[in-house]
Amino acid sequence: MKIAKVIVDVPSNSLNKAFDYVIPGRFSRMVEKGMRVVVPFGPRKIMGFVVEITDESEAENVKEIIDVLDVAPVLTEELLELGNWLADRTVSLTVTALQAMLPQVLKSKYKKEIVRRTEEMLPEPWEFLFQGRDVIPFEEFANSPISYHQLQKAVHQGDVEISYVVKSRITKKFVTMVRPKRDSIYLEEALLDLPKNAKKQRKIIDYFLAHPNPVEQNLLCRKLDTTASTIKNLAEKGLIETFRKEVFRNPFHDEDIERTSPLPLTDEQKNAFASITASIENGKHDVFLLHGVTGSGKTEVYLQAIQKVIEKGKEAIVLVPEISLTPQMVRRFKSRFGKNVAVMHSALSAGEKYDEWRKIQQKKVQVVVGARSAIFAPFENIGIIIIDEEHETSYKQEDQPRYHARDVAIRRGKYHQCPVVLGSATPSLESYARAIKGIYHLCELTKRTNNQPMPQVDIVDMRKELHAGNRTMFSRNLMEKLEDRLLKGEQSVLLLNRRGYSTFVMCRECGHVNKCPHCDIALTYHKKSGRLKCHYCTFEEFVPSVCPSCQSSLIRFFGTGTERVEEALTKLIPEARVLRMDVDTTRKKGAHEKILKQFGEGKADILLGTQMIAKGLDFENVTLVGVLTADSMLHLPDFRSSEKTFQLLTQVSGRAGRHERPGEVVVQTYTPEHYAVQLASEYDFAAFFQQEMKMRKSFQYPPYVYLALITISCENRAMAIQSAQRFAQLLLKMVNEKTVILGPTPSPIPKINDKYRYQCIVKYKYEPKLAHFLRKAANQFEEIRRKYGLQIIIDMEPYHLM
Ligand SMILES: Nc1ncnc2c1ncn2[C@@H]1O[C@H](COP(=O)(O)OP(=O)(O)OP(=O)(O)O)[C@@H](O)[C@H]1O
Ligand SMILES: [Zn+2]
Ligand SMILES: [Zn+2]
Repeated sequence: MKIAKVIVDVPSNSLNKAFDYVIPGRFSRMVEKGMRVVVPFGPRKIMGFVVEITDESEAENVKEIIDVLDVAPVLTEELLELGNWLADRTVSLTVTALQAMLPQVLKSKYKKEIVRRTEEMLPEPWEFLFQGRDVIPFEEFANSPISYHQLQKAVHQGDVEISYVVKSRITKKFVTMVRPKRDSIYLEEALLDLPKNAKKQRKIIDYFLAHPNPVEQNLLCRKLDTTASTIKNLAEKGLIETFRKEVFRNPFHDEDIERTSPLPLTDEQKNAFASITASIENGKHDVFLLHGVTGSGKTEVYLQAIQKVIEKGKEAIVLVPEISLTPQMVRRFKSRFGKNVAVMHSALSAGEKYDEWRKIQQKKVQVVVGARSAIFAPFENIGIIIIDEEHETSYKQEDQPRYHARDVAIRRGKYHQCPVVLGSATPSLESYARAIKGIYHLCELTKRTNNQPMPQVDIVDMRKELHAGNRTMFSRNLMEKLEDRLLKGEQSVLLLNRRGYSTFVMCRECGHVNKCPHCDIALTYHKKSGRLKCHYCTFEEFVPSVCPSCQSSLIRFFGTGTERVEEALTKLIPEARVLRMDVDTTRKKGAHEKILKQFGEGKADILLGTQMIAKGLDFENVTLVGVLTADSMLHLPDFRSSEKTFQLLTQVSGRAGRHERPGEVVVQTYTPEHYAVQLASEYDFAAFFQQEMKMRKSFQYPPYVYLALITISCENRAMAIQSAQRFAQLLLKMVNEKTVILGPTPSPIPKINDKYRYQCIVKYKYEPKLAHFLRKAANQFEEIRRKYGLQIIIDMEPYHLM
């Protein structure tokens, strides 16, 4: 008897282990490790992953597998093992970790149903509900007058049963193909037998005599100006036949991408390339930090290293941040490696993502370029892993499992004995510190490939502008330069950093700010609806006409949105053609691409946008970059705010002067003396690193220590506080004496969705079993969780202390 050990999809800490199931005879040859199966679990049918197959089981009453969902494993041995590691490290459920590695369509979806269990007459309302059927969708019950209590009773008496049907969401796309059924001699004869007036049928036979390969039916119809029914006629005569073929969707329209060849490398590039290649050749796991100024040709180094890997018959994973996964970036990889590239990012539909994933699984490609989750690409012979813009916080997943792609990359790099390359113009302090210590190999690219100097940065003190009587959001310096570019026919990029900003409503008389009654954060004004909305829950209200606190009618909107900047800009320079790129204008699929394409084609003079324009853009005609408010990020309650400001200013400055003409940058700020602003304007990463490390040391922040954030939330406030206190006490007993536990304190957002939130922060230098301790402590609260809906969120090395 064969037994499968299955990790089941139930969201419970106490069930976070593999369960035994018998593999029934009819499935005996089908079930393999890494496949998804459907198994009975209590009264339910649920999805699970087979993680092991053995010959015996110690459990009693072992049930049988009901169904097998895959024909080939969806998770490799390596990924199964990685899932365990990931779950341990992030304190999450194994099943959650395994699901994180798969495309959306392969994640289970259940249909909840109510099944009739007895032939006997049921109470009236039930009979009315079933209306002669044996199974009804759960929603029908929910909309009926039968109460939940009655349902419980009926289940208890064995009258009905609740079942969960796993719905497989796999959608494959098929096309109809046509091919000749007989050889050409036969076809030629048949041609003679066809009636004279069967012109269309003749055309088709002629076509296949010239091109005997299968062709897509639609294409054939278009080419020969014929129809499906003509094809059907010929098929009935036995001359040709149609068949269905599975196709991969091609959302990139990449048939027309021109191929590029490797560029001769600069000396600096050569050095970096040589070190990385040595590691590839020797099959050695090294981590490289490729620190190169913007425009120094990091991407070219990646491309040539990947070329080496492909030549060795191995595979490459390239991670780029979601927002820089622009068509420009994708194009650079496709134009070098053609169809050998799969692309994975969130703008693709679920079906498209699944297709790209299968190209990897079926070994149809050797390169994947994608956002964070592409790190789980099911390659089995990886030769290099590259993380571009390694400092980007989007590499950390903010949801279970809360992993960092960099850690996963290094883990996989060790397994495959291949190099991991971290690239950035502004490395994270964590990575740079490791490079300086010699844990990573540091490769530096200090010059731009065009040998142009870095763009000159002017810092403008906006306080002085105000004193000089300029009340607009554009300094005189910036206006002059914008107008100058307009005259010369050159382009400008304007960054409005909205992170930390919102359009909120404040009373000028008493300073009252309208806040969400459920979440305790300022409501955001939405111009279109004229309403105030909460960004954490669904609460919204009309803008009050008088202040709720002092009855004054002097209510004002604060903060600046891109829309208002655009309005102001077009008033000041009416002749400028402005393109706006922010969450509002890019919501539609493909909108992002369209705006960039328009800008690239010179259809606008100014591109105005949020963070999403700061990265990866490479436009020949851009010679001016303006930053409207450098400060907005500087004053966030976050120990990384200086680092983030430095990174953003450096990145956006790097968009100017990337080609022949030199670039200029204007940075507007209310705190021109701040070291992050100053040093970014001098492109002095090393000095910034020194200064910032001093701060981190004196306040004991990463990378000098590690952090773990525990957030405990509950509708019952007392229960939340008590639990947080108890959690801290439990933990304190387990950790070593050097480890510090801060809190519990109310979270920076003390209430979300009517749940009170408290947090503890663990600061530690060496605590190898911390994840285990945290899980152990959290497990003590299972009962309170069930009774009061208490929630405990554990975030190892968090990016947001919210
Ligand atoms: N060896 C080379 N010779 C000539 N041109 C090069 C070379 N390497 C790269 N380039 C070109 O220089 C420009 C900048 O290179 P690339 O985009 O690779 O830099 P990067 O460091 O990745 O930039 P960023 O970090 O700013 O996105 C590109 O237009 C690229 O085609
Ligand atoms: Zn007021
Ligand atoms: Zn709210």
